[in-house]
Amino acid sequence: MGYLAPAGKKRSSHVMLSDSSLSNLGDPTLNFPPFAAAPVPADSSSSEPTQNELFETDPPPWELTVGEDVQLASIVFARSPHGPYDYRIPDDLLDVLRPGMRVGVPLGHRKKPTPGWCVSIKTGNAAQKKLRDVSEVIDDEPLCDAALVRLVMFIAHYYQVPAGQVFDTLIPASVRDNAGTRKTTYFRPAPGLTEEQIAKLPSKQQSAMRFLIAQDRPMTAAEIAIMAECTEDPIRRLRKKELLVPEVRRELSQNIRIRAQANDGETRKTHDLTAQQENALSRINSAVDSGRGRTLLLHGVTGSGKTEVYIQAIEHVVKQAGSAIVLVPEISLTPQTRGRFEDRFQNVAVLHSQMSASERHFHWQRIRRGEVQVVIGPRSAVFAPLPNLGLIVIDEEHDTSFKQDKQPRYHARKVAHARAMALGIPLVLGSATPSMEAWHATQTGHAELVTMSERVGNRPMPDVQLVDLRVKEERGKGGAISRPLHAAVLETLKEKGQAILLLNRRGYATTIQCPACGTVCACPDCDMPLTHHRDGGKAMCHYCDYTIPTPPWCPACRFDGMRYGGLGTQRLEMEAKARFPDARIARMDSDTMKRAGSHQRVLSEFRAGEIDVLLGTQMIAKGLDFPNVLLVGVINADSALHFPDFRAAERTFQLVTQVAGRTGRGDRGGRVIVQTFTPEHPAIQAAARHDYLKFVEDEMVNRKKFNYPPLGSVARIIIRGPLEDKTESVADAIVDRLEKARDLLKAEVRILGPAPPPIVKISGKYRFHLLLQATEAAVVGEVIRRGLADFKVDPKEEIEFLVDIDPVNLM
Ligand SMILES: Nc1ncnc2c1ncn2[C@@H]1O[C@H](COP(=O)(O)OP(=O)(O)OP(=O)(O)O)[C@@H](O)[C@H]1O
Ligand SMILES: [Zn+2]
Repeated sequence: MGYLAPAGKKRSSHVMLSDSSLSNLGDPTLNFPPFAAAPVPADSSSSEPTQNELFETDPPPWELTVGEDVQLASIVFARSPHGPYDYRIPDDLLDVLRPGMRVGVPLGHRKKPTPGWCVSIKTGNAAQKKLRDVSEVIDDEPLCDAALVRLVMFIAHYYQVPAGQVFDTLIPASVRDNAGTRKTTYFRPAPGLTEEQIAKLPSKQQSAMRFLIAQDRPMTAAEIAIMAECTEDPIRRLRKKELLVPEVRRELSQNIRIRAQANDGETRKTHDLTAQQENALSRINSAVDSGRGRTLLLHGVTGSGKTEVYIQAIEHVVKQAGSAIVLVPEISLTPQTRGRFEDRFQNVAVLHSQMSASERHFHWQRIRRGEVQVVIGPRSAVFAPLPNLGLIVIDEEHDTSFKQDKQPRYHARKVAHARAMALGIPLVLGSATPSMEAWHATQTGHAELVTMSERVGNRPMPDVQLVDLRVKEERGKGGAISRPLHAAVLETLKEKGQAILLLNRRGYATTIQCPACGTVCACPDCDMPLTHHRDGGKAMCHYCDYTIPTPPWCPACRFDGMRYGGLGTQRLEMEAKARFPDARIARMDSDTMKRAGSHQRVLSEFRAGEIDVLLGTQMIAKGLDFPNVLLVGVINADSALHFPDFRAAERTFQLVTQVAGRTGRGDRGGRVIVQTFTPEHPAIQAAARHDYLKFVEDEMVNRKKFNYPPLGSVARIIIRGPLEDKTESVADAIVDRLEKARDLLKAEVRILGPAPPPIVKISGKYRFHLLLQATEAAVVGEVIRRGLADFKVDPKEEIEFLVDIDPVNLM
């Protein structure tokens, strides 16, 4: 395998193959001292001043009262320096400040208080340290309860990111900024106000006051003015005399729109569960009732009715006044998924990326007040502040979108696991194609396996036919659609069925090449070939969005007649339209789905039978449940197979199995045609036979050879900078430090690299990466923590390094 060759450098490496296995789901306990190891700011190359340097050296006056115990708050910051630093809590804030609130504190020589998060409060001796006071408390209520504060500290430690940044991820910006709300001042009559006092007031003031008293509720100045038919001036005067008591409330602005959520027209009913569903449900329910933190893997084949099981399990939780989180991949947050939950629960909050800041804030507040029973959303919904959380479900748990690809690079499964175990509630992972990590957990006692091997309604799994694209008679006369697939589409159309065609690449052509001199149009910033998009004749970089008009002639030799190679969904659409002129064809990929609501519209049309052939990228591969789909065609099953990534086979198996599962979901059966250049590949063979167990068995052997996850743990460090040689020498320096740390710790960790990753340049920055590997995640983590503890890069060189624990993307 060796996708990351040690780059021609001789590096000592301790390869360790051991039988002891490790659950990548991690340590179920969160019992570590919150600050045992202050997290290394993984992406900051600037130096961190120590607490002493940051503070003035003159002892503050109160320090002279030697030895007194005081209350101290530990504060962390999203920006460097990240803390935690201790501050004294002044007496007037003692009853106010709690962990999970934001504060303003003096930091260094900054004039204004710096905002930070309070993570803990403790009793300390103020005299020993030069401590300054918390200047202000920003929030009225903690934005995170104690359990969420602990979760933040866990994420900060495990993923090696500053806790302040984790808080900022956990609490959406819209909540921090109070989006869609405004402060309004209400007035009440001063307590103890007598009739005598009122009678002495000037008449305008008097009538204003009487109206307010008669209403018997706090009112704004504007309201009083309207009712008492006066200006606001008398009210101002009353306030000055302190006969009115102001009260500031934060309220939702009146005219923000909280959009109603539409479904796609599926007609719903509850179902009598199949025996396998019953069994799965009772296993989950008894986990809920056990009151312990447990992980269950629900391995249910496509169409086995997993959603119905989740719904009934959540109903069980809700009956006991609990609530639940359901995480789904962003693209399967379809109207259908929402609709199924919204129909069965009174209060569902659907969190998705197209929400406005005010909507996000509105839902967050509802959730925190306990008004919501079920939260559905993509990975960030794992942080939803439900007060009585009783169950977390991750649907399609194998999906890579559960890992965040920017700092903090957390995996929602890991975070959900930590949260569930800390609360003593079950975590249910559901998939037809479980990740190797989840599967391994069932084999090592970290998760309980629940299997649903059959589809509902005794429906058979669809037949899968492999088309060998190496054989000319099969392939047909050029184009993307082979002879057998062409015939099958025609047959499907004749039977008034629908077809889905999967091609996992958007655009028209994936290379633009000069046939005369061989030049390939590439992105100047990323060095990757540009993709030709027919709409508007654009050549685009899919890594950085660099876009130019597609050159009509070769930029190098001026030859007129650039060739378009490689196939994208736009070209497939053209071909399909030409071959099936009578069919109604729609394309679904991130180019056509840019506008809000387009996803829903296409899916409703497809459900209504107004579209015959739906083609697109992996967006159409997941979760869709349309009974009239009689045919699924996979245009090129190998597209992800030869990626330099140890998960390439797993991804291929998952994609083919998932898309194949979109058919045969009604009474009319269904079939699948998979076009491939390597029909003998074990992943494709296993997918064709719907044989997950065979796939994991084979794949586990491959992982074992190199101790790749889930048998071992991997971390990746990316170093990027504007100059190639400088960047590489920083990478070398990092490796040296890691090796020293490893030897010091006597840790058995393999360090590979530095090497240029498959994408050597992104947005004008050169990249190098290195991998660390060991059997235990904790060991890898500690080597990095130690190795990079005080590592600094000259800020002038603009070189960054970032740590990615349990990476899912190795490009
Ligand atoms: N007990 C049942 N009897 C009849 N139909 C059912 C039953 N349970 C679920 N269904 C229906 O079966 C279909 C498939 O269910 P669902 O979409 O939950 O499958 P799934 O396991 O999530 O599949 P996939 O992994 O392919 O998304 C749905 O239309 C659902 O309404
Ligand atoms: Zn680019």
